[in-house]
Amino acid sequence: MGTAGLRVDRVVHAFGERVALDGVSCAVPPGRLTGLLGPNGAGKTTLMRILLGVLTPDGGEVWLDAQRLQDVHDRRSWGYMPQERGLYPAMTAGAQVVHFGRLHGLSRTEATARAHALLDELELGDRWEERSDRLSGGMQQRLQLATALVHAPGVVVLDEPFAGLDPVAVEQLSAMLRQRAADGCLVLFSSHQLDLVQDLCEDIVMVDHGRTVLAGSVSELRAASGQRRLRLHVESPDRGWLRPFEQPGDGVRVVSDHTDDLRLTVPPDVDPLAVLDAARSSGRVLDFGLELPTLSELFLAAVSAEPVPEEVHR
Ligand SMILES: Nc1ncnc2c1ncn2[C@@H]1O[C@H](COP(=O)(O)OP(=O)(O)OP(=O)(O)O)[C@@H](O)[C@H]1O
Repeated sequence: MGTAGLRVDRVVHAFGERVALDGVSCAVPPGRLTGLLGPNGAGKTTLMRILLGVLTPDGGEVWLDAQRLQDVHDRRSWGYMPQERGLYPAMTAGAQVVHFGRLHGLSRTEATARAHALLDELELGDRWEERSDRLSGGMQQRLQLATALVHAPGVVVLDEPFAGLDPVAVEQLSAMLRQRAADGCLVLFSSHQLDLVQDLCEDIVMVDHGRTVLAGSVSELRAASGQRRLRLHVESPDRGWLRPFEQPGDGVRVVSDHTDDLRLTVPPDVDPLAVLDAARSSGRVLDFGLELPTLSELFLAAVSAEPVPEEVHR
């Protein structure tokens, strides 16, 4: 098993009768930011807990480089940010990060230096002396991230790190994580907000009902789907020109049609420029654009292609 990174191989886990993971497989390579995506209850947290050794899988294996993770008990070089906040409310922001650094074996001097660097990077430098329960929700989230990163972990697992952050903080955090990944760190984060993260990570693993439904590079998955969306800003309400493209089954499909704003999905075998030409033949086209499908659309297409169990039981 020589492949670098984390590899999850057909992992199964049940809580009593409820199957949370039903043979999920995926890879987290070093050097790239990987998003573990899926709707509520898909199994993301359960998989992360298995990676961290908090839960033991009922079946399947997890590998880190050439080592089977079930045989590894030492994850001191890992960083984990759980979905629930785990800060000491009365402790100041700076002391908190230093404390976690000390827990991971850093000297006080080293922990303090790293805590200052991280809080500056997360734009919390001026909050060093502030009690953590006096910080806003988004600030507490960033502080929690600092506690997970203070020991410069080689593997970083973050459960819903973007939930509750404003768009600027989302972009800052993703840039920071991308940089960690580029420096050789393994970075895996989860999110149920598919479209929020589609521009943030390079690779995704999409799970649903405990199974992998889509995995790979975001740009390749979006381009390879063959589905494109054509947006047309047309002057005329006439749609007669569209009829020849609307074949039952695989034809052009109207996503929305609001007076002058028309959105269509264009299947791989239809030339979007032919659709545009037809629109122009019936009146002025004031604006147009061709877009790739969103991750939500890819997810919906992937899950509609396979039968989805209502409630998975053993
Ligand atoms: N401790 C537990 N006991 C029983 N069932 C559990 C437990 N933890 C999770 N589950 C169940 O396992 C399934 C997967 O849950 P999990 O928390 O892994 O999903 P998730 O993808 O992280 O969801 P979310 O986006 O809502 O956080 C759900 O059906 C959930 O009810």
